[in-house]
Amino acid sequence: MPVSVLLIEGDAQHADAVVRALVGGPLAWQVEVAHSIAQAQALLEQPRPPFDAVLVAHALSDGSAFDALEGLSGLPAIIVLPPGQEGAAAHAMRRGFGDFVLRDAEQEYLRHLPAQIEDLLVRTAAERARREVEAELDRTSALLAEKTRELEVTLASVSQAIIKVDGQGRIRVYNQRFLELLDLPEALLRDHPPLEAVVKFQAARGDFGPQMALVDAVGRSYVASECAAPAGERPAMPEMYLRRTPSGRYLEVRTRPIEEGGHVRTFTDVTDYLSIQEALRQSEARWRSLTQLSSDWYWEQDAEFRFVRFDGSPARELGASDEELYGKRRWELPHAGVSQAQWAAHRAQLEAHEVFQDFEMQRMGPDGTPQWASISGEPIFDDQGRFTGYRGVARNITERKRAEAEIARLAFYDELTGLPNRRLLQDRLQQAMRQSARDRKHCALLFLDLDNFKAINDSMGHDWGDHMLSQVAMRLSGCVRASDTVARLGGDEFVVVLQGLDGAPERAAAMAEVVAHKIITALGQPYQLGGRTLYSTPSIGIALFQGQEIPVSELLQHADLAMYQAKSRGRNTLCFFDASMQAAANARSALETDMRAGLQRDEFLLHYQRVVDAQGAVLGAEALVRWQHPQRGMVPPGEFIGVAEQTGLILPLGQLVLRLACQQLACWAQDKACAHWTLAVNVSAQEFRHPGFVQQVLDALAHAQVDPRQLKLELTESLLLHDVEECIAKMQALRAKGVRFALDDFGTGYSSLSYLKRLPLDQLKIDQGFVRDVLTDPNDAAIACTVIGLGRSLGLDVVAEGVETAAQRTFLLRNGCQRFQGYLFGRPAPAAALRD
Ligand SMILES: Nc1nc2c(ncn2[C@@H]2O[C@@H]3COP(=O)(O)O[C@H]4[C@@H](O)[C@H](n5cnc6c(=O)[nH]c(N)nc65)O[C@@H]4COP(=O)(O)O[C@H]3[C@H]2O)c(=O)[nH]1
Repeated sequence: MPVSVLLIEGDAQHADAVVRALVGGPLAWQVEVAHSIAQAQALLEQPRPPFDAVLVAHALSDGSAFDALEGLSGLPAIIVLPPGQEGAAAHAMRRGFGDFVLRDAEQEYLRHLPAQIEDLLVRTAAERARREVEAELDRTSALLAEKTRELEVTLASVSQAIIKVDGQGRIRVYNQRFLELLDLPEALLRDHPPLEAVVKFQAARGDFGPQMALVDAVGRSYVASECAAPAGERPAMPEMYLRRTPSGRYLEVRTRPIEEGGHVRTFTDVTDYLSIQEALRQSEARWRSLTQLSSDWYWEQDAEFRFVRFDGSPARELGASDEELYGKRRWELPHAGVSQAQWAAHRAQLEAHEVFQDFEMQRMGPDGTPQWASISGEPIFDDQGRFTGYRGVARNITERKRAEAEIARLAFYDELTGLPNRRLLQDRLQQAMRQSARDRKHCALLFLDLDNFKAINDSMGHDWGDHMLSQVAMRLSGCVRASDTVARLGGDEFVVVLQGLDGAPERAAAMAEVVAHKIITALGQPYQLGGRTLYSTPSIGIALFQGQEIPVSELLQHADLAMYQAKSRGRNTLCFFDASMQAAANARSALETDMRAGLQRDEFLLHYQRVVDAQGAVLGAEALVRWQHPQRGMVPPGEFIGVAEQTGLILPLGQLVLRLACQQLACWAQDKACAHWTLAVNVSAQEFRHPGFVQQVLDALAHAQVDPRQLKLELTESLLLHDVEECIAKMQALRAKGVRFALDDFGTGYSSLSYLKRLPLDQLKIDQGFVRDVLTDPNDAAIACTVIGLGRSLGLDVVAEGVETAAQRTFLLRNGCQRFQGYLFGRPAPAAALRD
């Protein structure tokens, strides 16, 4: 490349001379001439390759060489000084000119000018290179200083203690934390001490404990060797070991060799981490022993709801091995007891990542029996809130389920027969009512009661009674469809609900009647109980219904009324409920209320009907209760005794009668003419069976101070049929005090002679039904005669009741009857009338 020179010279001649001197030389020079500073500036601003050097005259038309130098932008320049201006040369060098030449008169200096310019260029290049190196050096040192600062800041800010040990074993770098954590004096670290010196200092101070006890097994021999053995004989440096400081903190010491020799060692305070880890370990151990000891178990699922963990005893509880459980979803394991809808709801909860509580399902237990489990779970989310699965607990609730089922069974089913009880029946009736309203069909409620169950129960004992009820339940269930309901209300009362009968009431009634007859036939079959063959019959009341027009309680009442109607029609039959029954029931209910009030108001009194002997002499009387009703007048017992018996009012009424009768006897006792009269009092079954009956009679007698022998209690045959032994015991207890007994209505019942013999009776009464037709009906006459004969052979008095005519009296007298009672001798009337 040619050397390019800018010559700034106002003297054109001199300029030419310079150009010639340079261009004519052996080197390829290019010289541009500017005659003023302005021209030089213009040249410099032109787009062209830069000048290598500048030659500038000392003085120019528009300024000095120094002015020109201002605009030369650091180009190497030589100032051409006129002769005698050597003084200016020093000034020029100070102002930054690279060199100067002194013109001489002979222009001799031009010969040396090229070499001088080349020398300047070489010097300038060298200077530039030096400056660049210096600048690079400055940059590098600044960078290094910055990096060092950064490193120092970093080292100071980390929580770990760090040291760097060089190949000679000297500590070259350490941070403040190193001093703090190891509790070392800063002076110890000054002047890059050998690591060995620091370790020895620590050992002397007791930092590692006696026999390095504070250093773990991994680091113990190495740390010991750091204090004692020369570097070459030390065991391999462990990458990591733990040690405890005398103040009780744990340090994790990690050492990493570095390539150029030496190593970097870090000390991390892991005390908190270790204590958290220990707490975690203990908590985990507690959790494990809890889950092992408890029958509950813990489970976890992944985000796809597959089991990934079990703690506790699912295998023991469910009889499934881990392999069978892991990786499966809940619904993929064998299960039962959960409907499709329940599974769908459960899965929807899982998909929605919701917490769920007490999801109950069945699994097979180890012995193949179904086991109930109750499961609760909650979703798991990671730090970013992403769903990662579920965890929860499960519990074997089989025992609880069994207990619940048992409670439900006891609550809704009759324990003896397993049939629905009254509670469940009510529920079924509601359902039947709703269903019949929808399908417009009729249903029938059959209320049935066993006609002679009480007698069987009493005579055979309760266990056999229970057997019989179980058989009745089975027979009943066999008579109806599975969709019908058979329930036991208690005792010997059963209810059958027939559903889906015809829409037309007449046809529905006919269908119900068919089933009722089937039941009558089935229950009428003999029962084998305790080696005996027994018979029983039902009475059935039927109430048809459709929809929910009447409440369940009322419907049951209707069927109950019909059942009583069936009973009163002679038992072993059926009866449909109709409105008149309800009217009668209502009337009965009103009568009951009225009677209660009547008892309160002392409206009941006794009338007496005389009993006479063959000569017509009064032997005594029968007390017959009357109700002196404020509106209805004198009400006969036929109109209220039945209701009194059904409602239990017979008990207070009976006591009243006894009291009045005893008072009457006491009254007669005052009068010689009638002091010997006996008084017969009717006793109903309920009164007689009352546990306090014997005492009540004795109390009434004692209270009135009456001779018990003058009181005669009239019992009916049907009353004595139940629990014969107890009847006899009660009769004997009273008879022992003198009270006498008459058997009323004899001949109307089953008249079992075998027990008649055993009863402590005094008198038989021929029922007025036989007496009425004794002259016209040979059967009645035969019965009347038989009763008279029986009385005689048993040594009992016989009284003929309801004797209205003299012919009846004559017939009876002729056949041996000595006592009479009836309108022929006097109607029942107040006591005063008896004397007439
Ligand atoms: N046709 C007709 N009837 C006659 C004749 N002689 C008497 N009688 C009626 O026959 C009934 C006899 O009483 P019973 O058979 O014990 O039948 C009694 C008895 O079973 C019951 N009864 C009456 N008083 C009491 C009582 O204090 N306690 C209990 N438990 N029942 C009573 O009420 C029933 C009816 O009593 P009463 O209406 O007083 O009816 C009485 C009496 O008035 C007659 O010649 N012809």
